[in-house]
Amino acid sequence: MKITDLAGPEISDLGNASAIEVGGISADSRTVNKGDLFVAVHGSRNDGTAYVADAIARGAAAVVVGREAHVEASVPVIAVDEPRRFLALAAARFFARQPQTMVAVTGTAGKTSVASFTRQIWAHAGHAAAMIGTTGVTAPGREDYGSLTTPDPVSLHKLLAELADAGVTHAAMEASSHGLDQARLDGVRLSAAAFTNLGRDHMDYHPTVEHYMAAKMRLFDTLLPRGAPAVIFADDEWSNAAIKAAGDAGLDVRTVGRKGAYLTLKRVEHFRHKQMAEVHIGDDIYEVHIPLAGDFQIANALVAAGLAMSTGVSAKTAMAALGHLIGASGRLELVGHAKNGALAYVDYAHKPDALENVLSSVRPFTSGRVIVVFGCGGDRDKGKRPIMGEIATRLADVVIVTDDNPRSEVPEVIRSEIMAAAKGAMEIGDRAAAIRAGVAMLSAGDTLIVAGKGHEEGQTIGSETLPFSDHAEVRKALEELDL
Ligand SMILES: CC(=O)N[C@H]1[C@@H](OP(=O)(O)OP(=O)(O)OC[C@H]2O[C@@H](n3ccc(=O)[nH]c3=O)[C@H](O)[C@@H]2O)O[C@H](CO)[C@@H](O)[C@@H]1O[C@H](C)C(=O)N[C@@H](C)C(=O)N[C@H](CCC(=O)O)C(=O)O
Ligand SMILES: Nc1ncnc2c1ncn2[C@@H]1O[C@H](COP(=O)(O)OP(=O)(O)OP(=O)(O)O)[C@@H](O)[C@H]1O
Ligand SMILES: N[C@H](CCC[C@H](N)C(=O)O)C(=O)O
Ligand SMILES: [Mg+2]
Repeated sequence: MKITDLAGPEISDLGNASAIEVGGISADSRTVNKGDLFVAVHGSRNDGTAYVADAIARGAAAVVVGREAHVEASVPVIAVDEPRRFLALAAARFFARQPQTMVAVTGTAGKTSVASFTRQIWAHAGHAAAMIGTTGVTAPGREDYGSLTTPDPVSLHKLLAELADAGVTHAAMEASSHGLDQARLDGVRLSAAAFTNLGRDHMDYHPTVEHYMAAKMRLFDTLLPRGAPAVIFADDEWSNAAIKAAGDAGLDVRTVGRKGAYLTLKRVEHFRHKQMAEVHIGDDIYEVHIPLAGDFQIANALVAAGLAMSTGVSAKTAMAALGHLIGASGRLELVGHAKNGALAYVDYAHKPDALENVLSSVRPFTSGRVIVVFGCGGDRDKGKRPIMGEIATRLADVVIVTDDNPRSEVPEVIRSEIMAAAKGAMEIGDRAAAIRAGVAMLSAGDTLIVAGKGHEEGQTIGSETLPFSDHAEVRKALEELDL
């Protein structure tokens, strides 16, 4: 493809580069092939301009840099205002195809669940539908394990083209705050978008909570075309701010939840593994039996229904589909139970609000004790550690603090930062041993929550990732302890 076509109308000063044919596009010099366009982006650790020479040595036909960069190169150099945005738009033009109908969901918690539920509702309505997010890619005949929540633009658009070629017409994706801030999805054509909630997370990356919220709001104020539907969960502390941002951006605001006007939640009845929600839509009343535990899943189901209805699914079909939802892997997932009936769940709560939600969600159907096993990731927001320690001790009866991807940090130090605010908690570093201890305690009426890793299949210690699964460890302990 010619650079002029890749750059699009917004870049006019291409100079001697315009006629160059590029065979590919990359922001990582290590993956540059002969004839590629290399885009140097400023990262959190490295400045891409430092790798221009490496990219050229590997055969880059031209390079794109930020305007402030001073780069001497033997191939044409194009200066742009925002290299990351350029990368996203150029990747979209290069791969050129995406599923016709795409939606994105942002929020601190619930993105994976909403993306998964939206895919399931579309599938129920007869569409060839996909989801892209933390758990990977799910599409008809395709199941890939994930790495990033929002993939980098080059992988993303390559994937979208593959999905479109495979006949996928509908795709729901997660928009992480990192992804939005780094313009990873700026080239995606969105039909609708959604916001779930805002809580504490990623304070290692965002200087303030306002910066974090502003990153999330890029989805509404920059990415979604004017007039497009913005589905907003109405019952969160940050809902009004999201409603205002979407309204100011000229979007068609559709609120869902107890305070919602588009989908109004009137009543909820909890059962052990399911719940009934009464939902009012216009003049119609639906009684929906959602086969999942946890209040938060009702919120996620309503946001997903809002997205599906905003992309052409009828209210009746969407509400019927909610009766068949399957939870995303590792999101308050019932993994097993002891012979005495005590329940063992795996959940992905790895931030304060999520932990608070999941522990309060199981309380109504737990007649005995709530037992929680959890830890905090290394090289991630340190401030959340004592907060999660406090929440766990306040809401659970037994707390076991363990390791969760210590990465480059010293595991004992991470645990001690949690323990500092977790009075009476037990500390068992080895995650398998911690899970086993939690399972061994299960008496009739108890509920065990193993939180933090959800669908993950590894434990990262240092730079090594060892195979590890909370699901497998829970099952193994139940079996070996013959409970
Ligand atoms: C903090 C962060 O978001 N990092 C992502 C970011 O890397 P970075 O900005 O740190 O990149 P960098 O290492 O400073 O390098 C700058 C540039 O130089 C390039 N480079 C570097 C070395 C070299 O030899 N040659 C070269 O060209 C790099 O490819 C990069 O383009 O851009 C990279 C390429 O897209 C990502 O792989 C990387 O994700 C890392 C692995 C990561 O862990 N990200 C997490 C924090 C993340 O993004 N999480 C979110 C949210 C999860 C949630 O919601 O909880 C997600 O969407 O997954
Ligand atoms: N709507 C919600 N409100 C509060 N907590 C929630 C909500 N949905 C999910 N959670 C909690 O957050 C955990 C992660 O859920 P999910 O994977 O759907 O969110 P996410 O936004 O994709 O998270 P991540 O950013 O880590 O990928 C769940 O296991 C549950 O503990
Ligand atoms: N996407 C999140 C996942 C965290 C999951 C938890 N198990 C941890 O390692 O902290 C992150 O990279 O911050
Ligand atoms: Mg996710």
